[in-house]
Formats: sequence, C-alpha cells, structure tokens
Amino acid sequence: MTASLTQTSPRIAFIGGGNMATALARGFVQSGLCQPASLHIIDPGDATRETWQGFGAATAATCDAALSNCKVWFFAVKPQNMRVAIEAARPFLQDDTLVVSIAAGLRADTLASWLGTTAQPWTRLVRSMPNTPSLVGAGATGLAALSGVTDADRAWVGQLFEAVGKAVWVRDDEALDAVTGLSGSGPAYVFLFLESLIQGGIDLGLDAVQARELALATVQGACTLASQSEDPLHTLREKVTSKGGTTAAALGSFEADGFEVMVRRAMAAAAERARQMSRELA
Ligand SMILES: NC(=O)C1=CN([C@@H]2O[C@H](COP(=O)(O)OP(=O)(O)OC[C@H]3O[C@@H](n4cnc5c(N)ncnc54)[C@H](O)[C@@H]3O)[C@@H](O)[C@H]2O)C=CC1
Ligand SMILES: O=C(O)[C@@H]1CCC=N1
Repeated sequence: MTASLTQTSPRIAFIGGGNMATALARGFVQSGLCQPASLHIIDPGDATRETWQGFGAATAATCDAALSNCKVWFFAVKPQNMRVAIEAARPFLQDDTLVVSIAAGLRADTLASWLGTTAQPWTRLVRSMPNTPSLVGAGATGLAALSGVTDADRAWVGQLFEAVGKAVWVRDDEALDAVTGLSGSGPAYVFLFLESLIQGGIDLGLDAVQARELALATVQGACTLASQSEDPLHTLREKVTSKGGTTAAALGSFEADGFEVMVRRAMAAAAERARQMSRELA
C-alpha cells in the first residue's frame, strides 16, 4: 500500500494552511508519503502562503482549478470558516475526490450538505480529529467515514494519518467529540501539566533549564514505560508509590484536590463544546 501511494504521487490539497495543516502536511512529507511539490495549499494569508512556498508547496489565495487535480482535499480552516471554504471549493469537486475534514464539532452530514453531495451515492467524506504532535510523527487521530467512503479510501486515509502517528477508526461521527475531548485537545492538557511540573520544580529550588529537562524526561519516560509494559497503569503507579513515602504524599494531595474529577470534567467540557459547535454551525 505504501508503495502504490508513493508511486502514484497523488496531489494533496489543504484548504487552510495554518497550525494543523502544517503539522499534517509536513508530517506526510517527513514520513516520505508525499513530496512538498505534491501539496497545494489554499490560504488567504500572504505570510502563510510565503511560508508554504518556501517549503516547496504550490499555493493559492483562493480555490482554483488546480484543486480538481488533487486526489484528497483536507479542509483545515476554523470551524466558523468551514462553510465558506467548502462552498468555494465545491465547483472543483471530482467524482473521485476524497474529502477529509479536520474541524472540531462539524458533523459529516453537515459538511456533505455544504459540499452538495448528500444526494450522491459517492459522498467520499472522512471526518478526522488529529492533534498537533502529528508534526513530529507522534500524533493521535480519530477517524469516522460516511458510507460512500470505500475500503480503499479508508486504507488510504488511514495510511496518511498512520504516517504521522496513531490513527483509529471510531464507531461513528459522534464518537469524534469524545476523541476531541481526549486526544484532539489533549496535547494542551499535557503541556499545561508540564508547565505546572516545571514551575513546581522551580518553586522547589531547581533552575528552569534543569526543571524543564527533568519534567520532559519524566513524562516521556512514563509514557514509554506505560506503552511497553504489560502492567496496567494502576500497577505502574503503585510501583512508584512506597507506603508512607513521598509519592503517597503527592497522590494524597492530588486526591484531596480532586485531580481525577478535574481532568474528566475538563474533557467533558471539550466534548460538550464540540457538540455545541455542531449545533451552532449546522
Ligand atoms: N490546532 C489544533 O490542535 C487542532 C485543530 N483542529 C482543527 O483544525 C482546524 C484548523 O485549526 P488550526 O490549524 O489550529 O487553525 P489556524 O488558524 O492555525 O489555521 C486556519 C487557516 O485557515 C485559513 N483560512 C481562513 N479562511 C479560509 C478560507 N476560506 N479558505 C482557505 N483558508 C482559510 C487561515 O488563514 C489560517 O491560516 C480547525 O477546524 C480545528 O478545529 C483539529 C485538531 C487539532
Ligand atoms: O481547540 C480547538 O477547538 C481545536 C480542536 C482540537 C484542538 N484544537
């Protein structure tokens, strides 16, 4: 599959060339799945287009006929701009165009209706929820497909997202709201946790550089251990926690402050915001 994808060198369009498009497109290139010259980036921002041109991609300020030659279109604009972006691209849609949305909270059937394809048997639309670590090949993406998406399309889209990290097909469109609350927004939670660890280290007397190095190595190390160990997470946690020791003191403090509840409520707030957006923007 990798060979055929590379041999055919499909052109890939990104409508919206901001943060997440950068993470994905550059990740696809870094993984060898496409060349910069196979990318067509549509973005009204002059500075954004210049950056992409410097990367070797073709660019345009507005949707144009070059889109018709792109096999996959990634819609990567803010949810509020999605309808305008889709309607501008629609005249260039081909029967075999595969459309992928990365927007939070916009349902696949809403997107299909804006594309004007709901009445067509060939609605080839995948909704995805990636995250920014895709930029370094360490992304986590949830995927859901409309019924017009073929097995070959699924394999293809799956291959693209697998090239930039982990990709999972979830049961349906709605489950992507949960994915948004967990892994879509999740990097920000982890960054906040890291910032807190670093500040805590500084408060305890470490210098900022050392605190950062230790915090990053700790989170990375714990994730590597968790992914490689056969022990469940609670066992790994218990193995750190000596009776009456330092970790027990810290975990007791977390519990008293309602850490777990706090995390789950934050995730629920993100998923609820996604659902709210799907109603507001439909
Ligand atoms: N940033 C993140 O961590 C994640 C973002 N997403 C989704 O990705 C989408 C994009 O988010 P970001 O990349 O963070 O936003 P961004 O603001 O960095 O990029 C959006 C880009 O779209 C361009 N744009 C605006 N209107 C346009 C139009 N009509 N046609 C073409 N381009 C247009 C803007 O100039 C901008 O460069 C959103 O829908 C968001 O929900 C999904 C997962 C994670
Ligand atoms: O904050 C947001 O709305 C986007 C979607 C997931 C991550 N960032």
